[in-house]
Amino acid sequence: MSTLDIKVQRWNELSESEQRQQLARPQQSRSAELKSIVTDILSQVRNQGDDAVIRLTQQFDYPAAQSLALSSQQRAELIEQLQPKVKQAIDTAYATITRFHAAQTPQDLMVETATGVVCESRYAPLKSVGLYIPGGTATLPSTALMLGVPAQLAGCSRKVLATPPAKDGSIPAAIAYVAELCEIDDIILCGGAQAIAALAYGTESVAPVDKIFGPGNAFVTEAKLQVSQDDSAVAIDMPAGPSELLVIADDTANPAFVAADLLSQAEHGADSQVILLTPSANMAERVREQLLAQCAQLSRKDIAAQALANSRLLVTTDLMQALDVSERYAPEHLSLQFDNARDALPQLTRAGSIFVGHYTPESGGDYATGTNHVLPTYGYARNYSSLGLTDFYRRYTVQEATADGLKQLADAITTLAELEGLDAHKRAVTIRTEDVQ
Ligand SMILES: NC(=O)c1ccc[n+]([C@@H]2O[C@H](COP(=O)([O-])OP(=O)(O)OC[C@H]3O[C@@H](n4cnc5c(N)ncnc54)[C@H](O)[C@@H]3O)[C@@H](O)[C@H]2O)c1
Ligand SMILES: N[C@H](CO)Cc1c[nH]c[nH+]1
Ligand SMILES: [Zn+2]
Repeated sequence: MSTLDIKVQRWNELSESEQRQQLARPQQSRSAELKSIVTDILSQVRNQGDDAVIRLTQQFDYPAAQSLALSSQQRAELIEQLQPKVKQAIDTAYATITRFHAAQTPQDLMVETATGVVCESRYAPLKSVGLYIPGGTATLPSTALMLGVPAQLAGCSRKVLATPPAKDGSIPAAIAYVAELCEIDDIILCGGAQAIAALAYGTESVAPVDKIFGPGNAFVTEAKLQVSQDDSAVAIDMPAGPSELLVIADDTANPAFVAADLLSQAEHGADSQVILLTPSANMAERVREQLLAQCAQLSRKDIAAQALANSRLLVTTDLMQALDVSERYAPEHLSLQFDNARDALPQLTRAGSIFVGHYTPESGGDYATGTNHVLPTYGYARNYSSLGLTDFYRRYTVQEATADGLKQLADAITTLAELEGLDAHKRAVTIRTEDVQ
């Protein structure tokens, strides 16, 4: 770890282009090569169905793969193996996540917009959803909870979970247990772009879904973006890629806590990015020392060290400037480690999820505070929402007018139709109002 070189830099001493560079995400996103690899995988699955998915699973994940589905007997056998302590932890997380998401149940509404005219906003659960659970470098049963719980609460009638098998074909018992708790209908053992293609287009053994949810690596994210733009008419939740954490800390923070949090996201993958913004040069130096010391103790120290190479320790003039820089970066996770941190919330609206105060570690939200850990990355916290219950519904509208109600609006509608030169639009109104006494 002695070779790990993390520099502390002063924000105000950087030129504009250096500042931009500091806030750039690691080279991961839509390179031409990545796009073409994914396009090729999607077309293989579209043309050859299960055969292509199995072949690609053999290539990337499980060399002896022969089929995609996990049978209900295999699911039950896996659940049998689950350790009681793990089952208990999952039950606790299932309860908190359920509590927070159930409170988000959307309400239909009806408004009389003019006398005799009512408009409604209604919600219907999506009929079939695909839930992608990453399984490349770490298996993530917690992500199965984050997707399974809202899909279950919304009442989506078909829920398909896709996750890549390990080299020996296995998946964690914990994922099977979460699938059971959340009433997942089918588990398919495949990952990457081929899993996204199977969910979007369907194969002999997987019927296509209406919307695909879940985070993943660059192949998964690119595949989601491509299928959402082609003619498959499948929707996606958001671009949720490599993990990011931005911590804002002042001298009231504990540098060991800050470093532990930064490392908790750095260990996700070499392409994760973690950033510290602090008005205190002394705090930046102490966090740097802690990062070196704590990183060396991690089982995934090599991965975390690679991520730290994309990481930044930036000294700002004051806390206000740190808040401004965070708004510019729009992190997936934002941790506020300074006293009275709650007071800063009104100025911070561009983050996937915010962790307030010294005793709210980011990993709490990853597992069990109750919030959803599927969050926009790559700066999409500027315009994408964090995953919630309403993402598992479609909102649509209804309107109904009485004969008198239509008469009330007839002038407005016919005038606007004339303005747009659309005679048939106008006639659809006048043909009715001319009959009204
Ligand atoms: N933003 C969020 O909400 C959130 C939540 C959890 C995890 N994550 C992120 O999800 C990611 C998970 O990534 P992962 O790799 O561990 O698992 P993954 O399941 O996303 O990817 C594994 C798959 O990638 C495919 N793949 C690997 N190498 C390939 C290649 N050379 N060509 C084509 N396909 C290839 C394989 O099909 C494999 O099944 C991490 O970056 C983690 O930070 C994000
Ligand atoms: N931090 C990840 C979201 O970016 C989610 C996760 C799953 N397990 C642990 N962490
Ligand atoms: Zn995490």
